[in-house]
Amino acid sequence: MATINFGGVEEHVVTRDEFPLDKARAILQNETIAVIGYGVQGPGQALNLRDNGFHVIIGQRRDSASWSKAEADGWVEGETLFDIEEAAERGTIIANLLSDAGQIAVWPTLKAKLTPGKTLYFSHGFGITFNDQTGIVPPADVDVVLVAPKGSGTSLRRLFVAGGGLNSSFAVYQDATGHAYDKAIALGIGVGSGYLFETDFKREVYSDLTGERGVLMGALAGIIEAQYQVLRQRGHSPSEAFNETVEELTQSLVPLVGENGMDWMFSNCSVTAQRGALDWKGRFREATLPVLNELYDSVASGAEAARTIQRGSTPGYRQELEAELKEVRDSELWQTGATVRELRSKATEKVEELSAP
Ligand SMILES: NC(=O)c1ccc[n+]([C@@H]2O[C@H](COP(=O)([O-])OP(=O)(O)OC[C@H]3O[C@@H](n4cnc5c(N)ncnc54)[C@H](O)[C@@H]3O)[C@@H](O)[C@H]2O)c1
Ligand SMILES: CC(C)(O)[C@@H](O)C(=O)O
Ligand SMILES: [Mg+2]
Ligand SMILES: [Mg+2]
Repeated sequence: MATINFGGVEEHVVTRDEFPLDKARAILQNETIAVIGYGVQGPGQALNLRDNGFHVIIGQRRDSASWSKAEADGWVEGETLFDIEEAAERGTIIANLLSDAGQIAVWPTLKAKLTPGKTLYFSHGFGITFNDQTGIVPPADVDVVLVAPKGSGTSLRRLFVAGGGLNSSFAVYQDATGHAYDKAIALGIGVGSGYLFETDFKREVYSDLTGERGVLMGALAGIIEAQYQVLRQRGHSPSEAFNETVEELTQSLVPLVGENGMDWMFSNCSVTAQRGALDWKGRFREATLPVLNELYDSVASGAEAARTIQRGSTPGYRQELEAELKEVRDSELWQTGATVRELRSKATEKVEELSAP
């Protein structure tokens, strides 16, 4: 394992150089990986594993949209596509990629198939960390491991197809066979990870729930709505408010921050923007710190898990969720976004036309 210095703190990281795909294949050569659930992570991980030469089967509810999606992706009923119970029976590694609420409902079925020496795999520490609420307590004679890609299953697949890899964290919760550690890393390499960062189940779920509720999605969506509202209320047009809040953020600045860091970004905008942004950064930090601390407390107390489970198991929740998402989609802000995206693709077509021989 490589030791890498992150801003003065040393951490252990697994790289593909020291743990190549051939080594991963050798470790898992006698294993059948049953990917249970074919939602967002399921397809990304299963297709990458298959293309990397591992023996993979899918377990999914019949007569569901995800079953049809699996068939469209080339999984064949009775050969590589089964109902959940049969896939779990056939699999020696059971990759539990159901939704976190779905994992609770299906746990008794999976538990019955976890015979000694099998491996139970997760991509989130949720089910195990909050097992007082989920009831997911694995038998003592199976390995329990985690590989959590730090991004959407869609990005995991896209990056793999493009020849890259998404960073993941990995952890071992239970090592019954003495090989759990190697299996976890081999699975991490197999699903298409770039670098693998070691963690434990609790730290993975605490940071993941905080991140997605915070900066990655909740805070991002909230601050975008707030700035758009202010600009609109002060007389700016929808396109101006949108371009100055979202379009420039996603199309220009955030990709540059990703490439070069925030310090570079500050030094590569006008001195006017630089002075103002540095002055206001502290105000935003102080304003959001109490909210982020409240969020972390809510994660650590199990309240976020309880709400996820309670909402996910309420009858009619899917329809309520769809109505909530429709409200976001139909808002002036995101309708403006749809139009701006259309213009963006027309502009790209124009450039392609002009550069065609
Ligand atoms: N979405 C992501 O990109 C992402 C990223 C990192 C980690 N994860 C983790 O990966 C796991 C899977 O997440 P996902 O977003 O792919 O899940 P998802 O919400 O897309 O659901 C996955 C599958 O679960 C099935 N399912 C749901 N409830 C069920 C039930 N009661 N019975 C049977 N099947 C049921 C659905 O049909 C679907 O095929 C979760 O632990 C999640 O936290 C997800
Ligand atoms: C893709 C995310 C937000 O990183 C993941 O954590 C999820 O739950 O979907
Ligand atoms: Mg998450
Ligand atoms: Mg995440």
